[in-house]
Amino acid sequence: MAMKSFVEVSAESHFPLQNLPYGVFKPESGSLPRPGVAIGEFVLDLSEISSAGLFSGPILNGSDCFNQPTLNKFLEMGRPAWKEARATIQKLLSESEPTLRDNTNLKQKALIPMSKVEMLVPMTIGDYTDFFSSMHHAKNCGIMFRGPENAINLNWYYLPIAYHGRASSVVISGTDIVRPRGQGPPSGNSPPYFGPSRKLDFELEMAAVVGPGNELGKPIDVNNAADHIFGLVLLNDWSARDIQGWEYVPLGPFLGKSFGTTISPWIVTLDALGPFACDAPKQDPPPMPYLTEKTSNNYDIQLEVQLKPAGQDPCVVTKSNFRHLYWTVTQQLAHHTINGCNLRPGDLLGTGTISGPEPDSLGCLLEQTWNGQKPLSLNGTSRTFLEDGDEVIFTGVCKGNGYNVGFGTCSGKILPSPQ
Ligand SMILES: O=C(O)/C=C/C(=O)CC(=O)CC(=O)O
Ligand SMILES: [Ca+2]
Ligand SMILES: [Mg+2]
Repeated sequence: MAMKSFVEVSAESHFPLQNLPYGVFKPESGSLPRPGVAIGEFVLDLSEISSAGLFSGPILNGSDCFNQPTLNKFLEMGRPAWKEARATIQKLLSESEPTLRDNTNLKQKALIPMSKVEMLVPMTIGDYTDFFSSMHHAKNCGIMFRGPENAINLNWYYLPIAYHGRASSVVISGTDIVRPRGQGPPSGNSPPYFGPSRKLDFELEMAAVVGPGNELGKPIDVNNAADHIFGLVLLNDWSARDIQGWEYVPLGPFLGKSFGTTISPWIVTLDALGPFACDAPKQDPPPMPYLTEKTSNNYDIQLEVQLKPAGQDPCVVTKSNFRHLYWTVTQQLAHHTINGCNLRPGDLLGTGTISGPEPDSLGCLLEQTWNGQKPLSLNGTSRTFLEDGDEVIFTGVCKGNGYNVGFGTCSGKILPSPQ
C-alpha cells in the first residue's frame, strides 16, 4: 500500500507519512513548548490534535501526554501507546481521511510550517551514556594510541564499552558550541598547557532515546530491550582531543566531552525504522548469554557529515552507515542494566562514533587526519581539527522504495573561546 498524505511531501523529504518522527517545538517565541510530529515541511501540533479529541484509542483517549512541554510522559507509556499514536496520526494525515483534511479551522491551528517553529530538546534527559560500539572506530583509535598489536583491548569484544556522559550540556541542533578551554598534554620538555582546545573534533554518532525504564535492581532482558527504546536521533559528541588525551587515564573522558553534545530534533521511532532493519555484524567471540539476542539487528541508515568553514560552501567529509555498529543498541541497553542500574524515560544512549571500513567513512577528524598528522583538504582549504566559525552538519536517511525515512540534520557552529 502506497501511503500518501494530503499534506504535500516532496520525493526527497525526510518526513513522509511512513516516518512521523516526534519532537518538541514552540510555534512562536512566546508560546509554550509542545510535542509535534514532522510531516513534509510542516509540524503537526499534537497538543491541538489531542485537545480536539482526535486521539480516541483506548490508551490515549483522555491522556494529557501531548499537553506536556516534553515527551517524557509519552515515552514512559511504552510501545502499545506509541503504536496507537502512530496509527491515529498516520490515519489523520492520510489523503483519504477527511477528519483533519476538511477541517480548515483545525488544520490552520495544527499544521505549522517547519520554517516558523523553534525546535527544543524533546525530552528531559536524566542521564546520558556514550558507548564505543564501532569496531572500526575502536581499532583506529587503538592503533593510534597503543599500536597495531594492542589496538583493541580484550574487554571490547566481550562487552559494549561506555562512559557516563553529561546530560546537562546536551543541546539541540543549531546551538552554537563554544570552544572549550582546558589542559592539554605536555609535549617534549614543556609542561601541560592551559587554553582554548587545539584539537576540537566532532564524533558522528546516533543515540537511542529510552522509553519505559526499569526498577533499580531489575535488569532488562536483551530480548525485551527494543520495547524500552522509543527511537533514534543523530548525535554529535563534540570532543576536545587534547583535553581528553591528558585527562582520560585512568577514569575516562571528562571535560574533553562534557562541554557540549548536539542532538537532532526529530526522534525517528523504531516502528518507522522497522523496514530498514538489517543483520548486525557476526560477533566473534559469541557474546555471553545475557548479551545473546534471538535476532541481532542494526538499521540501514546512511549517514553523512559536512564541514562548512565560515563563509564557504559545505564539503562532505564522511559517509558512513549505522549498520556498521558491532554492538547493537539493544545489547547496549541490556548491558547498561545488567548490574541492576535503572534507566529512566528520556535517558540518552549514544552509540559511539560510527566509523565504517572505508577511508571515507571515518566518523571523526581524529581518525580522518590521523590525530592531525594528515590534513584533510576541503575545496581550497584544509583542516586537521575544527577552527572557529566551522559548522558541522550531520544527516541521516533510510532510502525506501520511492520514499525516505530521514532524521533531518544535526548541526552546530564553533564559536571562539571566551578571552
Ligand atoms: O582507545 C582509546 O584509548 C581512545 C579512544 C578515543 O579517544 C575515542 C573516543 O573519544 C571515545 C568516543 O568515541 O567517545
Ligand atoms: Ca563518543
Ligand atoms: Mg560530547
